[in-house]
Amino acid sequence: MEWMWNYVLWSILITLMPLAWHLRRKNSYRRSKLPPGPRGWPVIGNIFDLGASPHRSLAALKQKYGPVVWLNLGPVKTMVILSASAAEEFFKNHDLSFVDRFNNDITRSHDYYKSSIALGAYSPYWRTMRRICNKEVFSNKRSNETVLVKKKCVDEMLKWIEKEVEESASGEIEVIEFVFPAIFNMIGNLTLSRDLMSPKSEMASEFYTALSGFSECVTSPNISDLFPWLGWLDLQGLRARTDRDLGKAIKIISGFVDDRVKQRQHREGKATDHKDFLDVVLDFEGTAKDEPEILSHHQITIFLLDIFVAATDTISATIEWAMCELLRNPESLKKIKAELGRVVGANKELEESDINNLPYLQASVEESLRLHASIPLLLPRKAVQDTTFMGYNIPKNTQVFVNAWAIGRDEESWEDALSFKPERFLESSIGYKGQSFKFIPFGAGRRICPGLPLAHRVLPLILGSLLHHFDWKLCDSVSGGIKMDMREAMGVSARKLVPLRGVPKRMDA
Ligand code: HEM
Repeated sequence: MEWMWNYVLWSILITLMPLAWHLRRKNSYRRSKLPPGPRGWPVIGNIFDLGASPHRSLAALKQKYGPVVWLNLGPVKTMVILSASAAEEFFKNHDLSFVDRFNNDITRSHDYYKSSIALGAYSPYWRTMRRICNKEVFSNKRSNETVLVKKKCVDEMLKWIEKEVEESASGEIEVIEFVFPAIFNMIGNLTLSRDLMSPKSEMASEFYTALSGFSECVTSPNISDLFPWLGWLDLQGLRARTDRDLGKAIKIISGFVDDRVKQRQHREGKATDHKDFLDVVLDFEGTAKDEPEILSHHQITIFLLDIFVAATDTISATIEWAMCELLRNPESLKKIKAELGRVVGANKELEESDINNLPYLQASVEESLRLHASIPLLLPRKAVQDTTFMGYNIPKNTQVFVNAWAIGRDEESWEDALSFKPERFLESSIGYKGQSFKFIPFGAGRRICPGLPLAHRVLPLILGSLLHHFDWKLCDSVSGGIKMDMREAMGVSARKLVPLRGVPKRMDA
């Protein structure tokens, strides 16, 4: 009998030894070297260190703790990158180790994150969607085919502004009130071949309301993320609101998808001369090996929602900041207007094909993005595995913020960093396409913004059209000596807290 007990004992020991070794290793990895950071409170950790504008509060930590900072946000381990050289190390040498997205309670509503490009894990499905984006949706060919659609939306915006100025006594307008619906319609036309809103009257359209409700919840601090075991109580009601608003947005887009499927059945395979983003994803046929055979109705719906959420706020916020900087910097404004006059001509409208010949306009867009990255902390990444980064041991599942806003304003990278000087981009090879790590408003690495080629064309088109069609002045209240409020309101993107008001006057009036 004794031999049998020995046998059992040894078997247990041999089985448990690797497990004990693994656990010990795991724990020592956890305890081992983390980046420096402020001491937090018990349980809630560093939540209060974020403040109302996390990109600003986190930027301020660099002076004391250096370019890589560690925080505990409740139970969420968080690393923050604050310099160009740390960002370069992150994107060049560790992109794959941090390639997943960090999701919260809200993004799990309606299983959004499972079909979302922006929030989904690095998976064969995500790679398929990125391939479709790069090759089909945002290709040069598609951009060239959609020149007229984009121009139509810009022309409408100019007309709305003219009408508003005619009808108002002061001649003042709130810039974003006209730019936002124009972009919303542009995305509506590119994705679904339809207008979805006009300023004032339909600003509160059902789809817009549902989508902005979802966007608001996604970016609100949520007790359910801090204390997941309280999630079922939904103490702030955010999950219930998201279930309702996102559900409504899904229903509306899903109805558009159904309509299109029916239209296509009527056409019986006959091609149309115009393909929008919805056609592209409906046409998709995969190999079923490392990609799906077709995309499901839900996946297509979430893809379209992703595009609306990612594109509309970012582009409109960027235009508003650029207008704001140019109106505060009359010398730069004068140079753009002179360039537009020279290249486009006095009585002609700006065309997309003019953009390559307008370097100062492009440099002004770049300078504006440098100072006002519309997604200041990029979209949070997540460590896929335990990783050694710049000598620190970063545990699996750590959330990572890359502070593109702080990096764009860092005196170590930029001379006279806080001044608006488009000239700095004129003779420089620095660009926002993910190779210059001191300038990453669109991110970098595998998860760089796929909409960059569209934004690259649309931003100068809208900004240049506003400036070429009208002469702009700041409202008396601002130009009369009151300093312009440059604080941000945090949402999907960081837009101006106090909306920019200006006085446009038609150039030929
Ligand atoms: C001013 C305009 C824009 C800015 C500043 C911007 C910025 C960004 C940033 C910073 C990210 C995260 C990148 C990262 O994590 O490294 C991102 C991701 C994304 N953007 Fe944009 N974006 C803009 C316009 C657009 C447009 C026009 C579209 C589509 C029509 C778009 C679609 C997306 C999507 C789908 C993602 C998620 C990518 C992924 O996780 O794989 N964006 N964008």
